[in-house]
Amino acid sequence: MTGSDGESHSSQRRNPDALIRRAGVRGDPDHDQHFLVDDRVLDRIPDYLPEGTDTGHILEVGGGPGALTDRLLAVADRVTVVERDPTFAAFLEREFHEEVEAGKLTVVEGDALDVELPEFTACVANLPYGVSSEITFRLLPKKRPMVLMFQKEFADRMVADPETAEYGRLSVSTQHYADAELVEPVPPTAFSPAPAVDSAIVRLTPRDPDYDVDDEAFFLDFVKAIFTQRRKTVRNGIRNTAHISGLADPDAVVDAAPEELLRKRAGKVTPKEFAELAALAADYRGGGDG
Ligand SMILES: C[S@@+](CC[C@H](N)C(=O)[O-])C[C@H]1O[C@@H](n2cnc3c(N)ncnc32)[C@H](O)[C@@H]1O
Repeated sequence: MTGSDGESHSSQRRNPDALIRRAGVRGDPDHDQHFLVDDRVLDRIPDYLPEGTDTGHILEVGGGPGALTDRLLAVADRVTVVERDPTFAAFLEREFHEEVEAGKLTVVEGDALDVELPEFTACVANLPYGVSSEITFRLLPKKRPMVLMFQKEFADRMVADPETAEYGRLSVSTQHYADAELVEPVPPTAFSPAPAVDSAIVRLTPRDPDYDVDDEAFFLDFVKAIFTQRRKTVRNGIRNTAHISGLADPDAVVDAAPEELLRKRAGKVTPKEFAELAALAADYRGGGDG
């Protein structure tokens, strides 16, 4: 089912344009509804899951008219799709009634930021871009393999390495949970209606980071604080952002930190170095006993 040949491709799966016609409603850009209509992209998406992924129960966020749902049903034992729009949730129930009756598909009508998520073994989705960050950071701590479509500019920042223009808080916080790879750029023409921006598919393979953090929430707040001052040295970043990181005694952190790190700007600090600094800083938190 790869279909990367480019020409004379004919998908064995449901036709995305026909699904939109049967749903009887077009995607509304004001509700993050840009539906994938390129069969070749749709057919490739499940193949991007890391090798050996348990496809026992795939979660999809934002099913729309179901073209991706259909591809996921072909590879998974079970699929749960969360869809906020009642019209599309009802359409998915109708269109896939056989799979729903067989217990293979569960349609949850609701907001992916609020609903109780089921236990899932992997997640594959063409995300609503307006809430892609919130949804992704709800999912990443679950440590499951994921293949997600994002706005390309956002994807570039997720996968960025230190010392690149795109490297920032989003890169460090994403890569804290998973290896992040941009596996395919996707042009606006692959969607209906076409979004104004380019898109990209990102593979997220969960793994432990190559550093230890005792307090994940503090580490992530500390990284966020330092990147608000990305043009400043880490020394000044620590001093200027105590209100964000919650440090009671930023000068004490500066005194304790290695000079070599203090002289760098945030964009050159690796995740491991951030963890080192956060471990030092954790001793000087507000209300702490350091
Ligand atoms: C970009 S479309 C993708 C639709 C379909 N999976 C596809 O690939 O063509 C995003 C879908 O997410 C739904 N959606 C938007 N915000 C949502 C939210 N907060 N929770 C769940 N679904 C949401 C939209 O109604 C829309 O169907």
